[in-house]
Formats: sequence, C-alpha cells, structure tokens
Amino acid sequence: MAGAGALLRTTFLIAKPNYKIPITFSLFQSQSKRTPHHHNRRHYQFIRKFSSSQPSHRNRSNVVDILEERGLLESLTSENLRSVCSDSSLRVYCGFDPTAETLHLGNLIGIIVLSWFLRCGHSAVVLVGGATGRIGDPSGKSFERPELDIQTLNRNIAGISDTVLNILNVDNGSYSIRVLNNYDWWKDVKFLDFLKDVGRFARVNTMMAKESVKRRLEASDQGLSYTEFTYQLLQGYDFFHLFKSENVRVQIGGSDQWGNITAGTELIRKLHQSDAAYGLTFPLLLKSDGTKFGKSEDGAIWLSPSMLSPYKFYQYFFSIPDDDVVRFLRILTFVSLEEIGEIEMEMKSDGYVQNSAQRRLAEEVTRFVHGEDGLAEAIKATEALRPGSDTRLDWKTIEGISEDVPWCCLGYDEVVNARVVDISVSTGLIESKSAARRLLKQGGLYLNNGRVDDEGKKIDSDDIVDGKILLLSAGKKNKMVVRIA
Ligand SMILES: Nc1ncnc2c1ncn2[C@@H]1O[C@H](COP(=O)(O)OP(=O)(O)OP(=O)(O)O)[C@@H](O)[C@H]1O
Ligand SMILES: N[C@@H](Cc1ccc(O)cc1)C(=O)O
Repeated sequence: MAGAGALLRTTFLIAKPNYKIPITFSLFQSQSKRTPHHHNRRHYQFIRKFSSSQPSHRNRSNVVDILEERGLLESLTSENLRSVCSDSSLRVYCGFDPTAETLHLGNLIGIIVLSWFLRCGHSAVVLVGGATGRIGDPSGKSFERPELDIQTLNRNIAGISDTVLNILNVDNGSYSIRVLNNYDWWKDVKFLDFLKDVGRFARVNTMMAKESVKRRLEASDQGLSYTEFTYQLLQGYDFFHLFKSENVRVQIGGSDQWGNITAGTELIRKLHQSDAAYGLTFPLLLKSDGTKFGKSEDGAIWLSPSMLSPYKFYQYFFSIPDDDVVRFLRILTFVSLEEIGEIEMEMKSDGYVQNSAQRRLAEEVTRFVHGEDGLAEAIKATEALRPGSDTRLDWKTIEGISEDVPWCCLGYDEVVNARVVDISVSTGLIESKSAARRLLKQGGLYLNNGRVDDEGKKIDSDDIVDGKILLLSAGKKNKMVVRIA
C-alpha cells in the first residue's frame, strides 16, 4: 500500500452509525421490470433486508464511518470524503475484469461496499473491464496473465454483469446502479491521441513507484511487459472518463487496487484540474493460510449458482471457524453491529448452541447472494442430507449437490443386492472394507440419510431414491452420489 494511503488510515473512534436506506424507492421501482417470479423473490428479499437487519434513523448516514466500523476501510485518498459523502449524494464505481465466468467471495467485498453506498443514498456504477480484461492487471500477480479469446471475454462479461445485478437486486439502467463496459469507450480511443492527450500527463517515475510495478521488477527477472505497465493508465483513464461523463466521484477497490485508483485521481487532477475525485480501498479478504480469495486461485467460492450451488455456498459459511465468524458477520453481512455484539456475547456463554453464529452468517450471506429461494434451497438440502435426518430424500435434492460431491454411475444390477460395505469401497468413498466395517461399528456409515447398523445390509430396490439415485455417507462430511444407469 502506498504511503499516502497508510497515513490516512484511521482508528475506530466513530460513534454508532445511524443507517438509513433512501434508495428503497428506486430499487422497488426497478423491480417492476422483472418477471413476476423474480419480482416476488427479490421484493421479499428487500423488505427483509431493509426491515430486519437495518436500524433506520437519521437522514444520510456516513458511509465511510460505517465501512470503517465494520472493518471495510483500508485507505482513503482524502479524509474530505467523509464530509463530502454526508453532504451530497455521490456516484461510486468498482471495476471487475472479466477473467472468469462469474465473481467470487473476494469480489463480494466490493459488492458489499457498493451496497453500503446505495443504502446510504448514493448511486453506483459497476464497470466490467471488456478493455482492461484484454490487457491484464499486474497488481498482485507474479506473471503476465494468459490472453483470453473474445468469445470467452464476452461470456465472462455477461456472467459478471448478471451476477452483480442479481445480487444488488436492480435492473441495469435504473438510476441507482448501472453496469458499464469500458470497451465501449476504449474501442474509439486512438493510440496517438492517447499518448498526446493522456500519456503526456502520466509521469514514468510515478508509474514505476506503484506497488504492482515495483514488486514485479524486484521479484522476477522478466519484469513486466509494456502492456502490463500501461494497465494503471487504462484504469486511471476509466476514472477520468466516468468522472467526466457519468459524474462518478469515487472509485472503490481492494487494497491491491490502490496504485490504479490513485492513477485515476492524479489524472483527474491534471486533466480536469479537479480535486473532487476520491479513492477508497478495503482490506483483502484472506483465507486462513494468508492468501487472498481470488478467482484464479484454487477452490474459489463462486457467487453464481451455476458454478457453486447455494447449498455448497451455505455450507462454506456454516463451517467457518469460531475465531473468524464474528469478523465475517461484520464484513459480509448487514446485521447491525449491536446484534453482532450480542452474538459474540452468546458465543462465550454456557448455553451457547454450537454453530449458531455460523448458521446466522450462512443465512445472511446466502440470502444476499442467492436470494430467498436460494437460501431455502440450501437449508432444505442441508437438512435432508444431514446423516440421521428424518427428512425423506428426493432425487432432486441429491442431484442438487451432485456437482459438489464426488459421484459415480453404476448399473441397476451392480447395485441391487450388493452389500453397502462393498459398494462404499468399490465407489471409492472408503478406502478398504476393514475401514468401512470399523466406521459402521462406530455408527458413521449411512445409506441415503439412514444409519447402516448391519454389516450384511444389502441394497434393495426401495433404497434407490425415486428409482434414480443413492447417497452414501461416511461420517458427516464425506459423501458419494451413486447414479443408477
Ligand atoms: N480476496 C479479496 N478481498 C477483497 N477484495 C478482493 C479480493 N479479491 C479481489 N478483490 C477485489 O475485487 C475487484 C476485482 O478484482 P479482480 O478482478 O482482479 O479479482 P481477482 O480475483 O483478484 O482476479 P484475478 O485472480 O484474476 O486477479 C478488485 O477491487 C479487487 O481488489
Ligand atoms: N483492475 C481491476 C479491475 C478494474 C478494471 C478497470 C477499472 O476502471 C477499474 C477496475 C482488477 O483487476 O481488479
């Protein structure tokens, strides 16, 4: 993080914020353009979000103070943003490059910060980097990214736009939020004009001092390409363009974006002689091993149901360790800080029911990302798939998780009359028959969600759920879906 940003980092001295959600009206207006089904789901979600999780008081809450209190503020380009955002309605933007089909948990922080701006009466632009995605941001990357073909880029642009609009509950074009693609203005910019009009104002020594450039020059013999070096100017110019044409006053991003964001405020100062543009960064959400949640890292927590089912998404939050759950509630939900404080106290009390805080976290985040229907689907699957549950399993519920757990296909004759112990080994769920027998004795082997007590238990045709599928579980976590061919 650049020195200026670190200097402006402030301590948590702010009084309790008063939350007001003046955008309710515009969001409800835009709902009417949706299909009735979608409308109902989201309408309900908004009523719930705005009524249960949000205390509403004063006219315009200070979004910067709220972000700071919740651990969502890393740096500001100027402290003046605090007073400016209380006095007027600002337009804020956050950019995402289309390097994957959808967004992931790390990117959700930007969406949450945008949502806080919306809840405090500001408006937002989500920028999808159709142009910058062709170049590749070197920030935080040790190597130049592989180039993406146009088809992939376009598919990713559509996927990311859908994800953001679904989560934020608005139609593209409503005045409170718009999705723009920076290729729309970059496609007309000519190289010579760019060098003449913009490049002249960008100082190479300042560009070299950016963290993303310094790190690459220090850490690898190959350094970075001229194309990657130029990336900061592209993002800087985006901010300048949006400032001029869309009255965007604030750019937000993760702390790795500091150099690119300040490239924008510097350009605006030089080209427009204006100090009215601000940058705000939030801390990166890190995994327990200290690496950031990212789309190009392994095991991403995707925000689109086609890439990760609401069930699996919910399970992820349900399994967050106790040490992290309060921080996650603060960062990833809109539950009031008072209520989070109460949850924290409860966790320390004798009567605390294990995982209650995780359950609340999982519910809130799943509802925000997947809507009320997605949450209902996740809870239903969680209950039905719990070993020992009384809920009757149906094949749809099992199919719903088959993307998320190992599965195999077996013929009807291979399954009927086979012993559960044998099948759990031949499908690869358990490594040996002796391990399977041991687990059975400990009460940890399940067929569908019923415990198997008898070593000789054979599968009969009634065990095959809806004639199509079986679920084997070894303990609470390891499952195998068997599809009957
Ligand atoms: N783990 C994270 N925590 C908070 N913000 C994040 C995290 N990962 C990415 N972001 C933010 O999301 C925005 C878009 O980032 P970007 O498109 O580079 O995602 P990414 O996952 O880092 O992609 P890639 O892995 O391809 O670099 C940026 O503002 C970035 O700072
Ligand atoms: N550089 C950002 C994405 C972005 C692209 C263009 C912008 O104008 C803003 C942000 C990232 O990779 O995370």
